[in-house]
Amino acid sequence: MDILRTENMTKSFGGVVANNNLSIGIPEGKITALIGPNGSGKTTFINVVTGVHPITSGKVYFKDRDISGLDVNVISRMGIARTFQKIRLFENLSVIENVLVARKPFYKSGPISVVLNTPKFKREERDNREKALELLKLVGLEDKAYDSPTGMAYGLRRCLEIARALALEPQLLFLDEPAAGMTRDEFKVIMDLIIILKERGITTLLVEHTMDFIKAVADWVYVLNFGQVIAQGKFEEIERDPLVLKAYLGEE
Ligand SMILES: Nc1ncnc2c1ncn2[C@@H]1O[C@H](COP(=O)(O)OP(=O)(O)OP(=O)(O)O)[C@@H](O)[C@H]1O
Repeated sequence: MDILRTENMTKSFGGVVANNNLSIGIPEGKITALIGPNGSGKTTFINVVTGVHPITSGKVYFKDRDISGLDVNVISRMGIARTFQKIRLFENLSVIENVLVARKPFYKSGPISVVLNTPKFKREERDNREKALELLKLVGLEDKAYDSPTGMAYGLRRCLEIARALALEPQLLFLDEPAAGMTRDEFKVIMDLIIILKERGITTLLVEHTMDFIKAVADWVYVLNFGQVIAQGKFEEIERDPLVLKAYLGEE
């Protein structure tokens, strides 16, 4: 079953059709990769389905519910989380606080409980801290929990961004170029993490340029060019596809 699917989804920016009539299904519990040359519409796909950009036409369904045009916060609360190509962290907060802030939608205590520091609020705080530490452990940042993210290695900052996305307890996770700028070792951490997430039942859509990474983790690959799907299949199938080779080589 597809956890998310788009039907003839189109997104235009003025005269630029960034996503052109896309009908894409993301199978539940699997790792799907979305690849394609620069400017082929991958990030736009994530931005439209997560509600960052309004859809121009077509539909987006999450677990068979039409979510096209819903607000970004509503969509994230439904169980869809994402990371950004450009890492977004709160530099004035510690690593663990960055994760705790992302758990805000789960806090049930009202402002009075917070001010009075009631037992209910204290319990909630403790539970959220435990959860945040568990996530930091998962991404290999447990021993940096009380450090500042500023100045941390790029790969570690990216791991923190993923922990922040996981703090939303998503069923579907969009990772936009998670391996960009990473060393080989850092990238191995992310690769292992994605596989652990799959074992935990989280569906991932991965936008990535590193082909070794895609080959190692993706169950299914969609290839975009000029906003359209030009091929789909297992990595071994699409890597030999003449249309894909042509798109990447930029031949006429
Ligand atoms: N906010 C925007 N305003 C105008 N045009 C945009 C906007 N976002 C994307 N585009 C255009 O839409 C097209 C697709 O861009 P998009 O960023 O989705 O591609 P991409 O495949 O993610 O590229 P890359 O691999 O370089 O990140 C490009 O022509 C881009 O210039």
